[in-house]
Amino acid sequence: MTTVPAGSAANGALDVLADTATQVLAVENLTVSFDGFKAVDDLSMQIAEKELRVVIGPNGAGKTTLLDMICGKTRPTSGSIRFRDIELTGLPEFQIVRRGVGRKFQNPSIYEDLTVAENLEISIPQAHGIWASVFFKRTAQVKERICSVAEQIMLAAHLKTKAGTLSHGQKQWLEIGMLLVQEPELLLLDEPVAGMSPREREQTAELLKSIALGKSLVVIEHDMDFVKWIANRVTVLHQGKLLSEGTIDEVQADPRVIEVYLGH
Ligand SMILES: Nc1ncnc2c1ncn2[C@@H]1O[C@H](COP(=O)(O)OP(=O)(O)OP(=O)(O)O)[C@@H](O)[C@H]1O
Repeated sequence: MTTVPAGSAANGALDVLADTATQVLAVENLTVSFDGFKAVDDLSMQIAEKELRVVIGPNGAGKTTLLDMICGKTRPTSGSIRFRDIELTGLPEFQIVRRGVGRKFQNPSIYEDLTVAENLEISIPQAHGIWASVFFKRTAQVKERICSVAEQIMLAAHLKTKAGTLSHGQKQWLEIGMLLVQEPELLLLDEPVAGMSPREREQTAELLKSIALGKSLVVIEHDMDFVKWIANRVTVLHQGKLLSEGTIDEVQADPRVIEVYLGH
């Protein structure tokens, strides 16, 4: 049993978990049933400010369904998801986004015919809507935000490049940038390095760590080397339930995790 109590682990992000004032997200007894099948089953977990949490687990463990419930795409059957002091269950997706939760899905959903700068610009909340986009003034502030995010996502040299011509990895970064311009407090990322080259994986690890200097992240990932690079703390799901939680070393040494990954 390696589910360590908050405050006892080596990582600094864990120490603050004991303090609810620094908790960004509190999932309590979360369950969702699809025709009687519990894809997520009585799950509780907390995410601290500036924590980079990785969620792992075998196929079908409920990882994507968990993110779907946090961002409002799927309604839980029971349980609670509190973001700061707001109950998210029951809120529509757009309101959850407005409150500061950004979600990136596995496949990039960028506008391939627009440039990198335009993709970032239309993602800024004031620029929403067709007329707003047409008449939207590129204020100095907006330009500054686009440039600083482009710098962070390593696309500063590609602001005028059509998004469709970017590499797969660059498209993934652009989509992360499209979330960052909305200034979310919590980012949910589903397999952000799938299909990336080793170099792009390294760069993405640095990007996620730089984002975690100011925001919290929950990342679903299968690549254990990548998990080791980035994770403050790892949550292992199995058949919808919490199997183990702790540092990467702790969960890798957990006999239940070893059994699930290697025992079948
Ligand atoms: N809308 C739905 N209706 C019925 N079953 C669903 C639905 N969404 C998910 N499931 C089932 O719930 C289980 C968990 O799925 P989920 O996609 O969350 O797993 P995962 O851990 O993300 O898996 P993977 O690593 O393969 O992406 C699976 O058995 C899946 O078939």
